[in-house]
Amino acid sequence: MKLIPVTDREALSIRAAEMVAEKVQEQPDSVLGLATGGTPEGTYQQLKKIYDHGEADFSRITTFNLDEYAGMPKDHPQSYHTYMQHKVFQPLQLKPEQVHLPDGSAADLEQECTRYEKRIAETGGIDMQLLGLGENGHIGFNEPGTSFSSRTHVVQLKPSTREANARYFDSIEEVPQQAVTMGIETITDSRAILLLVFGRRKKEALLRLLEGEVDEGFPASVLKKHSNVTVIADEEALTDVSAEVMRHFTG
Ligand SMILES: N[C@@H]1[C@@H](O)[C@H](O)[C@@H](COP(=O)(O)O)O[C@@H]1O
Repeated sequence: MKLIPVTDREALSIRAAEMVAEKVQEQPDSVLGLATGGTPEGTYQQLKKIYDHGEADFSRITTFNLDEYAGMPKDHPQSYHTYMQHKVFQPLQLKPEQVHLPDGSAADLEQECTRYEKRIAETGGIDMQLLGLGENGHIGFNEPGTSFSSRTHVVQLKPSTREANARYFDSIEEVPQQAVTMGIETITDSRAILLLVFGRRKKEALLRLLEGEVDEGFPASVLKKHSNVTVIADEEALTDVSAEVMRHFTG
């Protein structure tokens, strides 16, 4: 696990976008795993700038999203489908056949999980997976206690996760109870992982990731067993990380 400390959210977004653009430049048909939430928004804005300056060609990439709320119509304002259309697919002019999200509105969610896994396998797997970090250490919607060998599955969202995401809804009651998420092993099968962490809200989770044990009680800790993980974190998120731990992960 390699740590890249940056000053703030903007520097993180610029650096992350540069790394994604470099990957696509070196491999135009890259399969990218994409995240939602507040963390990657700046990265997507920077990718739009890179694209508008003609410095990257995204016409041959394939994308898979980590997760989607269940029991929500695709065009709901707070669905991840809507988030991705507005923040990534339209700005980068990606075609429908290039992009994939779990269908949280599917009648048979278990069948949808199987379909999603099959589709990922058909494309040869994910070359680079973008991740945010949940405050309780969740990655995607894999909550604490999720098996490290889990594949795409339906999850019951924990109250803390629903509360953390309620800021995007009019009320907590509107936040779905379930979601469809790539499993932890689906994520760790990616050939490269880019974990983005900024802000004071994530400092405890980042400290636990860097200094804690590998344990299913903290899903993100699985990343310490992966051979190609880069963590980009800003000063606020790194507040409590000791100089010794910084040296260990940046050396
Ligand atoms: N399902 C998403 C995750 O993919 C995201 O990484 C996490 C952090 O969100 P944010 O980036 O808004 O802090 O929360 C949500 O639960």
